[in-house]
Amino acid sequence: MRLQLTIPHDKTIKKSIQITGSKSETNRSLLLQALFPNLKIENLSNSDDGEVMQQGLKKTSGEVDIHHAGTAMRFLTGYFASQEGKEVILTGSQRMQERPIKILVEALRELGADIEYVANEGYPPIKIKGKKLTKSKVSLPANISSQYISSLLLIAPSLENGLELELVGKITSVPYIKMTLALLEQIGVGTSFEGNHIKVNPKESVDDTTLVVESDWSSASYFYSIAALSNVGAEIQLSSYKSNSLQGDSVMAKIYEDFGVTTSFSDNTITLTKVSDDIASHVEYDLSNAPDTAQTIAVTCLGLGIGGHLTGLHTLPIKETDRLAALKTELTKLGAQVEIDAESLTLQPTTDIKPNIAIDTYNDHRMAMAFAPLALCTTILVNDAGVVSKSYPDFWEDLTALGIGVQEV
Ligand SMILES: O=C(O)C1=C[C@@H](OP(=O)(O)O)[C@@H](O)[C@H](O)C1
Ligand SMILES: C=C(OP(=O)(O)O)C(=O)O
Repeated sequence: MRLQLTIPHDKTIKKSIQITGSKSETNRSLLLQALFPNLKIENLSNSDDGEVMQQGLKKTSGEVDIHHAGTAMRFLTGYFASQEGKEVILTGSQRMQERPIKILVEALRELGADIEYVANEGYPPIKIKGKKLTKSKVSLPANISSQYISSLLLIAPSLENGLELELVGKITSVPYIKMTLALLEQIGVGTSFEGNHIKVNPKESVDDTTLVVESDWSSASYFYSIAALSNVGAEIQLSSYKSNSLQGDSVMAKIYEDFGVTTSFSDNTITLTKVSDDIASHVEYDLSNAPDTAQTIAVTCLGLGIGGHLTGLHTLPIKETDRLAALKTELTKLGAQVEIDAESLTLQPTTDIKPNIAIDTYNDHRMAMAFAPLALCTTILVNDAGVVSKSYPDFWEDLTALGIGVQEV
Protein backbone atom coordinates (compact mmCIF):
# COMPACT_ATOMS: atom_id res chain seq x y z
CA MET A 1 0.00 0.00 0.00
CA ARG A 2 1.40 3.38 -1.08
CA LEU A 3 -0.05 6.44 0.64
CA GLN A 4 0.04 10.05 -0.43
CA LEU A 5 0.06 12.49 2.46
CA THR A 6 -1.01 16.09 1.92
CA ILE A 7 -0.83 19.28 3.98
CA PRO A 8 -3.84 19.82 6.29
CA HIS A 9 -6.07 22.83 5.47
CA ASP A 10 -5.49 24.13 8.96
CA LYS A 11 -1.93 23.85 10.27
CA THR A 12 -3.07 24.92 13.74
CA ILE A 13 -4.04 21.34 14.53
CA LYS A 14 -6.32 20.75 17.53
CA LYS A 15 -7.17 17.14 18.29
CA SER A 16 -7.23 14.40 20.96
CA ILE A 17 -5.88 10.93 20.21
CA GLN A 18 -6.02 7.73 22.27
CA ILE A 19 -2.80 5.78 21.76
CA THR A 20 -2.44 2.05 22.30
CA GLY A 21 -0.38 0.58 25.17
CA SER A 22 3.42 0.54 25.08
CA LYS A 23 4.64 -2.50 23.18
CA SER A 24 7.66 -2.74 25.48
CA GLU A 25 5.56 -2.77 28.66
CA THR A 26 3.00 -5.06 27.01
CA ASN A 27 5.49 -7.74 26.03
CA ARG A 28 7.15 -7.69 29.44
CA SER A 29 3.79 -7.84 31.24
CA LEU A 30 2.60 -10.73 29.05
CA LEU A 31 5.70 -12.73 29.86
CA LEU A 32 5.30 -12.07 33.58
CA GLN A 33 1.65 -13.10 33.33
CA ALA A 34 2.72 -16.39 31.72
CA LEU A 35 4.96 -17.02 34.75
CA PHE A 36 2.42 -15.73 37.29
CA PRO A 37 -1.10 -16.34 35.85
CA ASN A 38 -2.89 -14.39 38.58
CA LEU A 39 -1.51 -11.12 37.15
CA LYS A 40 -3.94 -8.94 35.20
CA ILE A 41 -2.99 -6.48 32.48
CA GLU A 42 -4.83 -3.36 31.31
CA ASN A 43 -4.32 -1.21 28.19
CA LEU A 44 -2.46 -3.90 26.24
CA SER A 45 -0.85 -2.80 22.98
CA ASN A 46 -2.87 -3.72 19.88
CA SER A 47 0.35 -3.97 17.87
CA ASP A 48 1.52 -6.91 15.75
CA ASP A 49 4.45 -7.28 18.17
CA GLY A 50 2.06 -7.65 21.11
CA GLU A 51 -0.09 -10.10 19.15
CA VAL A 52 2.83 -12.40 18.20
CA MET A 53 4.00 -12.34 21.82
CA GLN A 54 0.55 -13.44 23.06
CA GLN A 55 0.37 -16.20 20.45
CA GLY A 56 3.95 -17.33 21.10
CA LEU A 57 3.40 -17.69 24.83
CA LYS A 58 0.53 -20.13 24.19
CA LYS A 59 2.77 -22.59 22.33
CA THR A 60 4.36 -25.61 23.94
CA SER A 61 5.87 -27.25 20.83
CA GLY A 62 6.43 -26.74 17.10
CA GLU A 63 7.36 -23.52 15.35
CA VAL A 64 6.86 -20.12 16.93
CA ASP A 65 7.10 -17.32 14.36
CA ILE A 66 7.39 -13.85 15.85
CA HIS A 67 7.73 -12.04 12.48
CA HIS A 68 9.57 -8.73 13.00
CA ALA A 69 9.25 -8.45 16.80
CA GLY A 70 12.65 -8.08 18.45
CA THR A 71 11.24 -8.05 21.97
CA ALA A 72 9.19 -11.20 21.34
CA MET A 73 12.23 -12.96 19.84
CA ARG A 74 14.49 -12.14 22.74
CA PHE A 75 11.97 -12.46 25.57
CA LEU A 76 10.58 -15.79 24.29
CA THR A 77 14.10 -17.18 23.98
CA GLY A 78 14.61 -16.79 27.72
CA TYR A 79 11.10 -17.95 28.46
CA PHE A 80 11.17 -21.19 26.47
CA ALA A 81 14.72 -22.00 27.62
CA SER A 82 13.47 -22.02 31.21
CA GLN A 83 10.20 -23.94 30.60
CA GLU A 84 10.72 -27.64 31.33
CA GLY A 85 8.78 -29.87 28.91
CA LYS A 86 8.32 -27.26 26.16
CA GLU A 87 10.29 -27.61 22.94
CA VAL A 88 10.01 -25.07 20.13
CA ILE A 89 11.74 -23.65 17.11
CA LEU A 90 11.70 -19.90 17.50
CA THR A 91 11.89 -18.04 14.22
CA GLY A 92 10.94 -14.77 12.58
CA SER A 93 10.98 -12.73 9.39
CA GLN A 94 13.94 -12.68 7.01
CA ARG A 95 15.19 -9.56 8.81
CA MET A 96 14.79 -11.21 12.21
CA GLN A 97 17.08 -13.96 10.95
CA GLU A 98 19.73 -11.25 10.45
CA ARG A 99 19.34 -9.73 13.93
CA PRO A 100 21.93 -11.17 16.34
CA ILE A 101 20.98 -13.29 19.34
CA LYS A 102 24.29 -14.95 20.23
CA ILE A 103 24.94 -12.94 23.40
CA LEU A 104 21.61 -14.05 24.86
CA VAL A 105 21.97 -17.66 23.74
CA GLU A 106 25.44 -17.90 25.29
CA ALA A 107 24.28 -16.38 28.57
CA LEU A 108 21.36 -18.83 28.73
CA ARG A 109 23.62 -21.76 27.88
CA GLU A 110 25.87 -20.76 30.77
CA LEU A 111 22.82 -20.95 33.00
CA GLY A 112 22.25 -24.48 31.69
CA ALA A 113 19.91 -23.95 28.71
CA ASP A 114 19.65 -26.27 25.71
CA ILE A 115 19.55 -24.05 22.59
CA GLU A 116 20.79 -24.86 19.09
CA TYR A 117 21.03 -22.79 15.94
CA VAL A 118 18.92 -24.18 13.12
CA ALA A 119 20.69 -22.35 10.28
CA ASN A 120 23.30 -19.67 11.00
CA GLU A 121 25.38 -19.57 14.18
CA GLY A 122 24.40 -16.52 16.23
CA TYR A 123 21.05 -15.88 14.51
CA PRO A 124 17.46 -17.14 14.57
CA PRO A 125 15.89 -19.60 13.96
CA ILE A 126 16.85 -21.41 17.16
CA LYS A 127 15.71 -24.73 18.57
CA ILE A 128 14.98 -24.50 22.28
CA LYS A 129 14.44 -27.48 24.58
CA GLY A 130 13.11 -26.08 27.84
CA LYS A 131 14.95 -27.10 31.02
CA LYS A 132 15.04 -26.22 34.65
CA LEU A 133 17.87 -23.68 34.81
CA THR A 134 19.82 -24.23 38.00
CA LYS A 135 22.67 -21.71 37.84
CA SER A 136 22.09 -18.17 38.97
CA LYS A 137 25.06 -16.06 37.89
CA VAL A 138 26.16 -14.98 34.45
CA SER A 139 27.98 -12.11 32.80
CA LEU A 140 27.19 -10.77 29.33
CA PRO A 141 28.07 -7.85 27.03
CA ALA A 142 25.64 -4.95 27.50
CA ASN A 143 26.57 -2.71 24.57
CA ILE A 144 24.64 -4.43 21.74
CA SER A 145 21.02 -4.75 22.90
CA SER A 146 19.36 -4.31 26.28
CA GLN A 147 16.72 -6.83 25.20
CA TYR A 148 19.13 -9.68 26.01
CA ILE A 149 19.37 -8.40 29.56
CA SER A 150 15.62 -7.83 29.93
CA SER A 151 14.99 -11.36 28.67
CA LEU A 152 17.13 -12.82 31.46
CA LEU A 153 15.66 -10.48 34.08
CA LEU A 154 12.08 -11.38 33.18
CA ILE A 155 12.59 -15.10 33.87
CA ALA A 156 14.83 -14.40 36.88
CA PRO A 157 12.13 -14.57 39.59
CA SER A 158 11.12 -18.04 38.35
CA LEU A 159 14.65 -19.44 38.78
CA GLU A 160 15.16 -21.22 42.09
CA ASN A 161 17.95 -18.92 43.22
CA GLY A 162 17.00 -15.82 41.27
CA LEU A 163 19.68 -14.26 39.10
CA GLU A 164 22.79 -12.12 39.29
CA LEU A 165 24.01 -10.44 36.12
CA GLU A 166 27.35 -8.79 35.50
CA LEU A 167 27.06 -6.37 32.58
CA VAL A 168 30.22 -6.00 30.52
CA GLY A 169 31.00 -2.86 28.50
CA LYS A 170 28.99 0.34 28.14
CA ILE A 171 25.34 -0.37 28.94
CA THR A 172 23.01 0.64 26.11
CA SER A 173 19.29 1.47 26.17
CA VAL A 174 19.40 1.64 29.98
CA PRO A 175 15.79 2.86 30.50
CA TYR A 176 14.52 -0.42 29.02
CA ILE A 177 16.46 -2.38 31.64
CA LYS A 178 15.05 -0.13 34.36
CA MET A 179 11.55 -0.63 32.93
CA THR A 180 11.97 -4.41 33.31
CA LEU A 181 13.16 -4.05 36.89
CA ALA A 182 10.35 -1.61 37.73
CA LEU A 183 7.73 -4.07 36.48
CA LEU A 184 9.32 -6.82 38.57
CA GLU A 185 9.15 -4.51 41.60
CA GLN A 186 5.47 -3.77 40.83
CA ILE A 187 4.65 -7.46 41.26
CA GLY A 188 6.67 -7.69 44.46
CA VAL A 189 9.97 -9.09 43.17
CA GLY A 190 13.07 -7.67 44.88
CA THR A 191 15.70 -6.25 42.52
CA SER A 192 18.86 -4.15 42.66
CA PHE A 193 20.89 -2.44 39.94
CA GLU A 194 24.20 -0.95 41.04
CA GLY A 195 26.97 -0.07 38.64
CA ASN A 196 27.22 -3.05 36.30
CA HIS A 197 25.56 -5.55 38.65
CA ILE A 198 21.91 -6.52 38.63
CA LYS A 199 20.30 -8.86 41.13
CA VAL A 200 16.78 -10.30 41.05
CA ASN A 201 15.37 -12.36 43.91
CA PRO A 202 13.45 -15.57 43.31
CA LYS A 203 9.67 -15.50 43.81
CA GLU A 204 7.36 -18.51 43.78
CA SER A 205 4.08 -16.66 43.58
CA VAL A 206 2.89 -13.08 43.48
CA ASP A 207 -0.12 -11.25 44.95
CA ASP A 208 -3.05 -10.48 42.65
CA THR A 209 -1.86 -7.36 40.84
CA THR A 210 -3.08 -5.42 37.82
CA LEU A 211 -0.36 -4.04 35.60
CA VAL A 212 -1.67 -0.91 33.90
CA VAL A 213 0.31 -0.41 30.71
CA GLU A 214 1.01 3.22 29.94
CA SER A 215 0.40 4.22 26.32
CA ASP A 216 3.36 4.13 23.99
CA TRP A 217 5.77 7.07 24.14
CA SER A 218 7.56 6.01 20.94
CA SER A 219 4.18 6.31 19.19
CA ALA A 220 3.69 9.71 20.86
CA SER A 221 6.97 10.86 19.31
CA TYR A 222 5.31 11.28 15.89
CA PHE A 223 2.78 13.69 17.37
CA TYR A 224 5.61 15.68 18.93
CA SER A 225 7.07 15.96 15.45
CA ILE A 226 3.69 16.98 13.99
CA ALA A 227 3.23 19.58 16.73
CA ALA A 228 6.73 20.96 16.08
CA LEU A 229 5.96 21.38 12.36
CA SER A 230 2.50 22.91 12.98
CA ASN A 231 1.59 26.56 13.45
CA VAL A 232 2.01 28.19 16.84
CA GLY A 233 -1.20 27.49 18.75
CA ALA A 234 -1.51 23.86 17.63
CA GLU A 235 -2.60 21.58 20.46
CA ILE A 236 -2.59 17.77 20.43
CA GLN A 237 -3.85 15.76 23.38
CA LEU A 238 -2.67 12.19 23.84
CA SER A 239 -3.73 9.57 26.38
CA SER A 240 -3.18 7.56 28.54
CA TYR A 241 0.13 8.75 29.93
CA LYS A 242 1.78 8.96 33.32
CA SER A 243 4.09 11.73 34.57
CA ASN A 244 6.31 9.08 36.18
CA SER A 245 6.75 7.01 33.03
CA LEU A 246 8.77 3.78 32.84
CA GLN A 247 9.52 4.52 29.19
CA GLY A 248 12.78 6.23 28.29
CA ASP A 249 11.14 7.73 25.20
CA SER A 250 9.19 10.03 27.53
CA VAL A 251 12.29 12.20 27.12
CA MET A 252 10.44 13.51 24.04
CA ALA A 253 8.67 15.98 26.32
CA LYS A 254 12.01 17.53 27.25
CA ILE A 255 13.65 17.36 23.82
CA TYR A 256 10.71 18.94 21.97
CA GLU A 257 10.85 22.02 24.20
CA ASP A 258 13.85 22.85 21.99
CA PHE A 259 11.47 22.74 19.01
CA GLY A 260 8.88 25.06 20.59
CA VAL A 261 6.55 22.33 21.91
CA THR A 262 5.53 22.25 25.57
CA THR A 263 3.94 19.31 27.38
CA SER A 264 1.43 19.52 30.20
CA PHE A 265 0.06 16.57 32.17
CA SER A 266 -3.50 16.45 33.44
CA ASP A 267 -5.03 13.23 34.73
CA ASN A 268 -3.82 10.68 32.18
CA THR A 269 -3.62 13.07 29.26
CA ILE A 270 -0.67 14.98 27.89
CA THR A 271 -1.21 18.16 25.93
CA LEU A 272 1.43 19.06 23.37
CA THR A 273 1.28 22.75 22.50
CA LYS A 274 3.28 24.51 19.84
CA VAL A 275 4.15 27.73 21.67
CA SER A 276 6.99 29.25 19.70
CA ASP A 277 8.73 29.37 16.34
CA ASP A 278 11.84 30.84 17.91
CA ILE A 279 14.12 27.79 17.90
CA ALA A 280 17.85 27.05 17.71
CA SER A 281 19.39 26.59 14.26
CA HIS A 282 21.31 23.48 15.40
CA VAL A 283 20.61 20.76 17.99
CA GLU A 284 22.65 17.90 19.44
CA TYR A 285 21.39 14.86 21.34
CA ASP A 286 22.89 11.62 22.64
CA LEU A 287 20.09 9.11 22.02
CA SER A 288 21.70 5.98 23.46
CA ASN A 289 18.88 5.94 26.04
CA ALA A 290 16.12 6.56 23.49
CA PRO A 291 17.25 4.95 20.23
CA ASP A 292 13.72 4.58 18.80
CA THR A 293 13.30 8.36 18.67
CA ALA A 294 16.27 9.00 16.37
CA GLN A 295 14.30 8.80 13.13
CA THR A 296 11.57 11.08 14.48
CA ILE A 297 14.03 13.74 15.63
CA ALA A 298 16.10 13.66 12.43
CA VAL A 299 12.97 14.24 10.33
CA THR A 300 11.73 17.02 12.64
CA CYS A 301 15.06 18.80 12.12
CA LEU A 302 14.66 18.51 8.35
CA GLY A 303 11.09 19.82 8.54
CA LEU A 304 12.16 22.79 10.66
CA GLY A 305 15.10 23.54 8.38
CA ILE A 306 17.63 23.24 11.21
CA GLY A 307 20.85 21.25 11.56
CA GLY A 308 21.27 18.33 13.93
CA HIS A 309 23.96 16.05 15.28
CA LEU A 310 22.55 12.84 16.79
CA THR A 311 24.89 10.45 18.62
CA GLY A 312 24.55 7.20 20.56
CA LEU A 313 23.04 5.53 17.48
CA HIS A 314 25.30 2.42 17.53
CA THR A 315 22.29 0.08 17.91
CA LEU A 316 20.39 1.42 14.89
CA PRO A 317 22.08 -0.81 12.26
CA ILE A 318 20.65 -3.98 13.87
CA LYS A 319 17.05 -2.88 14.28
CA GLU A 320 14.14 -3.52 11.84
CA THR A 321 16.45 -2.28 9.10
CA ASP A 322 19.82 -0.56 9.17
CA ARG A 323 18.20 2.66 10.32
CA LEU A 324 21.29 4.81 9.90
CA ALA A 325 21.65 3.81 6.25
CA ALA A 326 17.90 4.07 5.62
CA LEU A 327 17.75 7.54 7.18
CA LYS A 328 20.64 8.76 5.06
CA THR A 329 19.07 7.43 1.85
CA GLU A 330 15.60 8.81 2.46
CA LEU A 331 16.64 12.18 3.90
CA THR A 332 18.97 12.63 0.91
CA LYS A 333 16.09 11.91 -1.51
CA LEU A 334 14.24 14.83 0.10
CA GLY A 335 17.17 17.16 -0.58
CA ALA A 336 18.98 16.98 2.76
CA GLN A 337 22.73 16.80 3.25
CA VAL A 338 23.41 13.94 5.67
CA GLU A 339 26.50 12.22 6.97
CA ILE A 340 26.54 9.06 9.05
CA ASP A 341 29.18 7.01 10.81
CA ALA A 342 28.90 3.89 12.99
CA GLU A 343 27.07 5.71 15.78
CA SER A 344 25.98 9.16 14.63
CA LEU A 345 24.07 11.17 12.07
CA THR A 346 24.74 14.77 11.07
CA LEU A 347 22.17 16.78 9.15
CA GLN A 348 22.92 20.17 7.59
CA PRO A 349 20.15 22.78 7.65
CA THR A 350 18.02 22.54 4.48
CA THR A 351 15.30 25.00 3.55
CA ASP A 352 14.01 23.31 0.40
CA ILE A 353 12.34 19.94 0.92
CA LYS A 354 11.64 18.28 -2.43
CA PRO A 355 7.91 17.62 -2.93
CA ASN A 356 6.28 14.35 -4.04
CA ILE A 357 9.13 12.11 -2.90
CA ALA A 358 8.19 8.48 -2.19
CA ILE A 359 9.76 7.30 1.06
CA ASP A 360 10.86 3.67 1.17
CA THR A 361 10.17 2.04 4.51
CA TYR A 362 12.37 -1.10 4.53
CA ASN A 363 9.90 -3.18 6.62
CA ASP A 364 10.45 -0.63 9.38
CA HIS A 365 7.36 0.89 10.99
CA ARG A 366 9.42 3.81 12.27
CA MET A 367 10.60 4.79 8.78
CA ALA A 368 6.95 5.22 7.75
CA MET A 369 5.84 7.03 10.90
CA ALA A 370 8.90 9.25 11.29
CA PHE A 371 8.63 10.69 7.77
CA ALA A 372 4.85 11.17 7.85
CA PRO A 373 4.96 14.50 9.79
CA LEU A 374 6.66 16.09 6.75
CA ALA A 375 3.11 16.25 5.35
CA LEU A 376 2.94 19.48 7.36
CA CYS A 377 5.61 20.87 4.99
CA THR A 378 4.97 19.30 1.58
CA THR A 379 3.19 16.46 -0.22
CA ILE A 380 4.96 13.18 0.50
CA LEU A 381 4.40 9.53 -0.41
CA VAL A 382 5.02 6.53 1.83
CA ASN A 383 5.67 3.11 0.29
CA ASP A 384 4.50 -0.09 1.97
CA ALA A 385 2.66 2.04 4.54
CA GLY A 386 1.10 -0.99 6.25
CA VAL A 387 4.40 -1.56 8.08
CA VAL A 388 3.12 0.69 10.88
CA SER A 389 1.15 -2.24 12.34
CA LYS A 390 4.32 -3.52 14.01
CA SER A 391 3.75 -1.04 16.82
CA TYR A 392 0.85 1.26 15.83
CA PRO A 393 -1.86 -0.25 13.59
CA ASP A 394 -4.13 2.84 13.83
CA PHE A 395 -1.45 5.32 12.84
CA TRP A 396 -2.90 6.38 9.48
CA GLU A 397 -6.44 6.70 10.87
CA ASP A 398 -5.12 8.90 13.65
CA LEU A 399 -3.21 11.04 11.14
CA THR A 400 -6.40 11.45 9.11
CA ALA A 401 -8.19 12.55 12.27
CA LEU A 402 -5.63 15.36 12.61
CA GLY A 403 -6.68 16.69 9.20
CA ILE A 404 -3.66 15.43 7.26
CA GLY A 405 -4.69 14.15 3.82
CA VAL A 406 -4.05 10.39 3.68
CA GLN A 407 -4.89 8.76 0.36
CA GLU A 408 -3.96 5.44 -1.21
CA VAL A 409 -2.34 5.99 -4.62
O1 LIG B 1 13.33 -3.73 25.57
C1 LIG B 1 12.61 -3.14 24.77
O2 LIG B 1 11.36 -3.14 24.85
C2 LIG B 1 13.25 -2.41 23.66
C3 LIG B 1 14.59 -2.08 23.73
C4 LIG B 1 15.28 -1.31 22.68
O3 LIG B 1 16.13 -2.17 21.97
P1 LIG B 1 17.74 -2.30 22.23
O4 LIG B 1 17.95 -2.60 23.65
O5 LIG B 1 18.11 -3.42 21.33
O6 LIG B 1 18.34 -0.97 21.84
C5 LIG B 1 14.29 -0.64 21.72
O7 LIG B 1 14.96 -0.20 20.57
C6 LIG B 1 13.17 -1.58 21.33
O8 LIG B 1 12.25 -0.94 20.48
C7 LIG B 1 12.39 -2.03 22.53
C1 LIG C 1 13.66 -1.58 17.60
C2 LIG C 1 12.37 -1.77 17.68
O1 LIG C 1 11.73 -2.94 17.95
P1 LIG C 1 12.27 -4.43 18.24
O2 LIG C 1 13.75 -4.37 18.50
O3 LIG C 1 11.49 -4.85 19.42
O4 LIG C 1 11.95 -5.22 17.02
C3 LIG C 1 11.44 -0.62 17.52
O5 LIG C 1 10.23 -0.79 17.77
O6 LIG C 1 11.87 0.49 17.14
